[in-house]
Amino acid sequence: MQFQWYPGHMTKAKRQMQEDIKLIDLVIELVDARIPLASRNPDIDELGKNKARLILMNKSDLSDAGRNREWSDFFREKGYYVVCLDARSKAGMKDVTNVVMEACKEKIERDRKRGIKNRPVRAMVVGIPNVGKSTFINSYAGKACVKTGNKPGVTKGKQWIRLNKNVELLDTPGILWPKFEDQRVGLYLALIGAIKDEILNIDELSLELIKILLSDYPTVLKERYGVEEDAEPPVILGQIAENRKCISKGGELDYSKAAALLIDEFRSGKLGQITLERPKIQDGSAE
Ligand SMILES: Nc1nc2c(ncn2[C@@H]2O[C@H](COP(=O)(O)OP(=O)(O)OP(=O)(O)O)[C@@H](O)[C@H]2O)c(=O)[nH]1
Repeated sequence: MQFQWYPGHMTKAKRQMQEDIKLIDLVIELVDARIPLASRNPDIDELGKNKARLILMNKSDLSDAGRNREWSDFFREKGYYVVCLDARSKAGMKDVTNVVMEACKEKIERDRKRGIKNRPVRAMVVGIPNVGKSTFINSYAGKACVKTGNKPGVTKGKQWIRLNKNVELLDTPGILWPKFEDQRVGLYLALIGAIKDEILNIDELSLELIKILLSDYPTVLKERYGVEEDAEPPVILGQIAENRKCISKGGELDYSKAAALLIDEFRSGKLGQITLERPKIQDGSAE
């Protein structure tokens, strides 16, 4: 499957982020817990070097709890702080506060040794489109937080949200572009809905999803749609069309309708909590 990509405006976004990152101490990076590696751009490691790093595995209401643990260990081993999160329901938000404070302690201690007092730790949120950056900022900062005005000099043109006496958050998130190192990454991003559906072949995408489910979550399709679990993916798609009455005007089975239904039900969590990527297979390529 081929994916088209138009990185034109990304150069501008990256330049902006390079500027913003100079102002902060802590990078709060959101990834999608269903595809923790494919939903990050490893360039952030270079951009955010010498900064404290927190990875939030967001949308963990949709991902597999067992794999969340595996991925958390994977990232922690690499030196990141990690929290699993559902930014919409605010589950995990308390952990974020605790971890941010932990990261702050290190910074405050460093400042103290250098004789700098009362300088708040500054953080910014980064992540690929649609990963939940705005939802997170709204949930985390809440309405109670005071937005500080533009400050001359260092923070010119920037709005900071004061979270507490020690922490300020840049109110605009940095947008990272996903990195299409291989077609698999494109496939995963397409499956979670991070790429516009208009440029995708939904039929092909659904067959790829069926393959992944048959291999990693073998009972899911049978339980939801009553299909045969040992059939080939196109046959299974036909059975979904049949069982869900996806029929074209001419009275034939409508495979595209069934494909769209399957993808939609996967994205909205109706198939259960599913993680598409596995840390063991990916290990090594995450460097
Ligand atoms: N299920 C679920 N949905 C979430 C979660 N967090 C955000 N969403 C949804 O994901 C969609 C995208 O969220 P946004 O906060 O707009 O994402 P963003 O990263 O700011 O997106 P861009 O503005 O495109 O960069 C919205 O429909 C949110 O409601 C979560 O933890 N779980």
